Amino acid sequence: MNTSMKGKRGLIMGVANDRSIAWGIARALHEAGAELAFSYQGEAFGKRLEPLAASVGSDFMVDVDVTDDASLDAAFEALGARWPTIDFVVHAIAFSDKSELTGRFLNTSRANFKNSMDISCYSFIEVARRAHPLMKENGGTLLTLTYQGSNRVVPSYNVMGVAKAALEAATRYLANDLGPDGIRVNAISPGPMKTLAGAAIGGARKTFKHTEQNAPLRANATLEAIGGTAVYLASDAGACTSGEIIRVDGGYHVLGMPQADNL
Ligand SMILES: NC(=O)c1ccc[n+]([C@@H]2O[C@H](COP(=O)([O-])OP(=O)(O)OC[C@H]3O[C@@H](n4cnc5c(N)ncnc54)[C@H](O)[C@@H]3O)[C@@H](O)[C@H]2O)c1
Repeated sequence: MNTSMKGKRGLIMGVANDRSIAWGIARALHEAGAELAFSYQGEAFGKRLEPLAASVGSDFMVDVDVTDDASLDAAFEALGARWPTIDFVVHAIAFSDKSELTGRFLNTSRANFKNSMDISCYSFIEVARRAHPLMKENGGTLLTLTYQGSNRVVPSYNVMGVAKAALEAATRYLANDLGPDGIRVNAISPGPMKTLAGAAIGGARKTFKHTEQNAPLRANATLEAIGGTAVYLASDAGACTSGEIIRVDGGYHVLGMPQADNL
């Protein structure tokens, strides 16, 4: 099985700090030999990213707000100017107003619905369209991050569940559109992680503890395990996998009810 990423290069979007899922993926891709570029959202995140990027040998950072087409255009122009082709893009970006990540889904506002869908789902399509010209010669991999709140009700996940369901459907449609050019499109679905975005969801601590106590492996996901899955998907080892949602959740998704000890 060839999991080497030597000679492959690509863009990591969504590192906010060293707990970010995107950072776990970046580290694993770097260890496998990949060359990395990073995008960050605004100056403050840029400052935090700089030493992290340097630690994996990268000085290639671009400021991208995915709701701003011009910043996306500029980022992919810069990418194309530096590298004529790329092999992967990791899209680890999501947002919803924190005030709606608690309480009843019924109260979702139109404004937050639109914004959550735009940032957490539509942006992946915008990214894929811009990555396509840089990948179509040699093929490549597009990766996004989802969560099982897409197909099961997870209290407080609310509008993010709808956005993730749309993102998973977009993953399948993009996989079909881009497959003829050798571009694979997949999503990783980790269990709950202690990140900035994760902490915004109501009851995050309880959810973390609950999955740790009940998942078949009695463990939550780790950045290393998510990173390893990303390496599999981005490397030649994953050559025939596309349109897939791969769970990295200690097996939690197979449960019909909590473990007997925890009832
Ligand atoms: N933390 C979890 O429990 C968990 C579980 C499953 C899936 N995920 C998903 O993983 C992905 C990464 O999240 P994370 O948990 O690592 O949290 P994180 O807070 O570290 O990363 C979220 C990133 O999204 C970026 N972002 C938000 N709005 C943006 C915008 N308009 N333009 C550009 N970037 C923007 C932030 O800057 C940040 O870097 C998200 O898609 C999230 O839904 C998280």
